[in-house]
Amino acid sequence: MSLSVRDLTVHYGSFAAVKDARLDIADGEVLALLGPSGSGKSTLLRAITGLEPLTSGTVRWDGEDLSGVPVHRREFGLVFQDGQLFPHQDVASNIAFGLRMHDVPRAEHVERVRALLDLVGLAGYERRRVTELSGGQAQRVALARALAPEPRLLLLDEPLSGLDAGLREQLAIDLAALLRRSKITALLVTHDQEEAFTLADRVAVLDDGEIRQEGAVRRVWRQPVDEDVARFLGVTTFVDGEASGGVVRSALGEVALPDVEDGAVRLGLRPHGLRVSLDGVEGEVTAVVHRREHVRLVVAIDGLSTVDAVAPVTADLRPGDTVRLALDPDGVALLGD
Ligand SMILES: Nc1ncnc2c1ncn2[C@@H]1O[C@H](COP(=O)(O)OP(=O)(O)OP(=O)(O)O)[C@@H](O)[C@H]1O
Repeated sequence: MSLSVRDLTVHYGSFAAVKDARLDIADGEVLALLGPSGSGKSTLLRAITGLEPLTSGTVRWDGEDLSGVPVHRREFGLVFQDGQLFPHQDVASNIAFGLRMHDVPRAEHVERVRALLDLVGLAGYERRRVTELSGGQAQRVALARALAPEPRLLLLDEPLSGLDAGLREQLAIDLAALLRRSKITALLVTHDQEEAFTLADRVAVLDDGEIRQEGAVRRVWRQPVDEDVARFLGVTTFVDGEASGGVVRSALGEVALPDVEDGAVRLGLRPHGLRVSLDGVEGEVTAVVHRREHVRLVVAIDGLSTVDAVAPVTADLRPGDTVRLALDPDGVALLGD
């Protein structure tokens, strides 16, 4: 039970929106397509579903070429940004639509709808009108409808991006638990790193129609292949270093990194990779921004222009103050393969 995509290219006129994409999703695995706006994520997802014609390449399920198989026969479930529910039907009828489309006997509908509502955390919502649901509830119903016919692959295109931040975070956590519990094979499109990392086992980073890196979530996060991918994944400062015995020495100090091989390395630092501390390299604060969980700083360091760093929310720092910064391995990525 697996999806395999090879050399998939989609042109709009002479413009190549997706170029030679190669992807595999194994049984029960969740893969996130992560990339900036316009990078080709939705086009690739639509091409896999059969909604977008391929210019070249293949989409296979368990080895079977799907090129002649129409969208509704692929046994894929789809969830889009705005759930696209039927506004004149209640919650149960919206979910049962998926069952009717797949010839599930009517006698089984009530029980199946109940089980699906349970699964998405909306037990008892059968008779609610969909126009009376909150955005988050509506997306849960859309998810239940997509899951109703037990699709072999679930495709989610920015399923949470229409929701406000707090709800989005909660629903991402719920959705991750649901996907794991039901062992669903899924492809998720998102431009939000946090969401990709919460939900997926593996990520494929797309830029300009090309898959730039693909791998286990933790690996891609800790070891981006190049500076472009690293920047997209939140790295703001780069510094060269020398590794020896699991410790990297750089102009910004020392940091212990597991599995680092001896020799020259390039580090990519996210803002929390540099923290205000009692000792470390000295610099002058040039900007201070208060965030929910920390204070973000821009610090000028002699010979290194400026770097981003963080301080605790309780730190009373102002532009012009002198601080010392130490590397925090949690915010340090190692560039290259
Ligand atoms: N129907 C179309 N005709 C022509 N160009 C298109 C069409 N659909 C998408 N494109 C172009 O293809 C490129 C990829 O678009 P796509 O929607 O796949 O990107 P995306 O990564 O999903 O972006 P977003 O996150 O903004 O939805 C963009 O440059 C877009 O303008």
